[in-house]
Amino acid sequence: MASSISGIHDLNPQKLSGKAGIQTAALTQRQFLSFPRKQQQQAKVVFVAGENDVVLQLEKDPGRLWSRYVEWLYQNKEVGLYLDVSRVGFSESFVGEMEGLFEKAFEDMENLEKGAISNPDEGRMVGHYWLRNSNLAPKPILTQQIDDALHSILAFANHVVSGSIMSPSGGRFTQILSVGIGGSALGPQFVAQALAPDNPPLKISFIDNTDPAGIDHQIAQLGRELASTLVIVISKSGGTPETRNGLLEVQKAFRDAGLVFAKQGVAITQENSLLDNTARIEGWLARFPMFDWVGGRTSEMSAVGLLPAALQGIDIREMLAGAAVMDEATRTTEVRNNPAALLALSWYWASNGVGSKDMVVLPYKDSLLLFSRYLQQLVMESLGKEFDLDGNRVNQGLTVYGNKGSTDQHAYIQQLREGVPNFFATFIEVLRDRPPGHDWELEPGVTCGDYLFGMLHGTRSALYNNDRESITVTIEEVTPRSVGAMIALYERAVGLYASLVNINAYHQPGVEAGKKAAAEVLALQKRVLTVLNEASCKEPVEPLTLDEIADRCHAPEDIEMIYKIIAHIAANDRALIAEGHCGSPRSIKVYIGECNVDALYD
Ligand SMILES: O=P(O)(O)OC[C@H]1O[C@](O)(CO)[C@@H](O)[C@@H]1O
Repeated sequence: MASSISGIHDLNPQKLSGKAGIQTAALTQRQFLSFPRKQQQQAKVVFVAGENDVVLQLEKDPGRLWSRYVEWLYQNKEVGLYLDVSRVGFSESFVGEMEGLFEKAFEDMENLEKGAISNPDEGRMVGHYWLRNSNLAPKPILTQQIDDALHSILAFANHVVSGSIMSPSGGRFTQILSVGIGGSALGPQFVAQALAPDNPPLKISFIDNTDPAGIDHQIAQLGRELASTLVIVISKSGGTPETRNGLLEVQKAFRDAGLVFAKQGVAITQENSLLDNTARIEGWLARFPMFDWVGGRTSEMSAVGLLPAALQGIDIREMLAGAAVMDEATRTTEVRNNPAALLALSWYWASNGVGSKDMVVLPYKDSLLLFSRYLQQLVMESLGKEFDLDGNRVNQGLTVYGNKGSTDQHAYIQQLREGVPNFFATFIEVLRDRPPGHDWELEPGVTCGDYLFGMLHGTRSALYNNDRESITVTIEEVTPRSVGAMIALYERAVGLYASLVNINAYHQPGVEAGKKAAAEVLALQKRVLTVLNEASCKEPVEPLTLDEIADRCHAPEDIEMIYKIIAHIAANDRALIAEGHCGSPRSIKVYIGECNVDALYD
């Protein structure tokens, strides 16, 4: 565990043998004190072995740091990606200690790719890697399904973009409205922002919540173009409430505008799900499959991500190719040569394998803004688990947040540099500033992009000089290939890390608790309305206190929730009337203006 340098003053001169690596030296107090003062200040105690021994990091020495940079730098020429972990302070001995765990992680990954039930709780295979190389799928039928799906995605997108599939009004489709949440939204949102051309054949917008005002806003923005909007409803399960609500709201907007939704609706979901059956029975324009063995958060290279991308004119074959190259590169069992393993190693080191530090993701490129949000689900839904695979309570996880640089330098980087040292950073650097031929010098010898570059490296150094570790992922350009590769890189890193800490990365039992509680709130609301309706239909009307409502609902323990339900309904111009002061709940008496609410709420 890292501690401050002031913690070594009582150490006796005694050398640790075999612990010194290039960046890490075993020293005695005397040896340490013989270093120049500046170096003493910069050094960090990273390991205290007993009360007499101490291992210090000396990586602030520029020569050693450069050696470390060169020694650990990973490059993938095929996708133009570099990974620098030199600013993470793991020692050689730590890498050695991790060997056994990595052997196991590589074995787990190999089995996963061969079709093992790697998601034991749900009894599922985990096959997102097959999506970019269908020959790896463990059964020919799966290879066939992947190839067929890709073929139909490309064909449909071509037809829509070329105008051979037209909107019912006779013109081309001009807009996509994507309805989905979580893994059924975050990948498409990230990729759209990263890769869609300035004037795509179809522009995309998203409904990714059950917020009525947010939905209204998206529909209002489409305006008359609703008639030329392709609505893609994405849900693996086909039963997610937020997505269902989004669909119902959009269908109502179509009815109000005199349009026939089915002629513009596309479903991406598992075969025979509620959504699939609805789309089939209602005769929607098209349906595309989501496979049981692809999880929502790793579904960007399935129809979920590929269809919207292709419709925006993004080269999806290149995305797949970039991911396939990275998949291959991350199959090697040599940690130093495997960028996903290097990430997992760095995460493990930085967070002590228990998520003790947060991962701050800072892409220095506006188009990659949503990468941190995308990674938030990929990492946190995968790694944030209460129990390990042996049933021990471990409360694992790795917190991810961040937006973009240099914007964030003017927001929270003050705290990162000087405040609580509870994080490590990941810089995403893009070498190409602009398409060729557009650059100019806004002051002699300096472009706008040089500033962005300077800001990134300045922040990286400033953090490091204050003992804040960082990883830097560099890509040459933001292209379908490099974006595909980055997605694949992080998918694999998460999978390997999950094995290192012995958890199931592919289920999400914790999400169910929130969904169940939400369903209970809605069930309670129905009971409250029934009770109020009965009282309000009496002659004369019988206004009820909160206690009386809770009592008649047989739910005295839920009185606070009943108060919130009533306050919410009353705030929304519904038939319910609450008299008294909302600030003093006991004063409230409630009744319903008209006693015909049964029909409305049953
Ligand atoms: O695609 P679906 O089934 O609508 O699920 C959406 C999201 O909801 C979650 O299941 C969490 O509730 C995510 O894992 C998933 O990506």
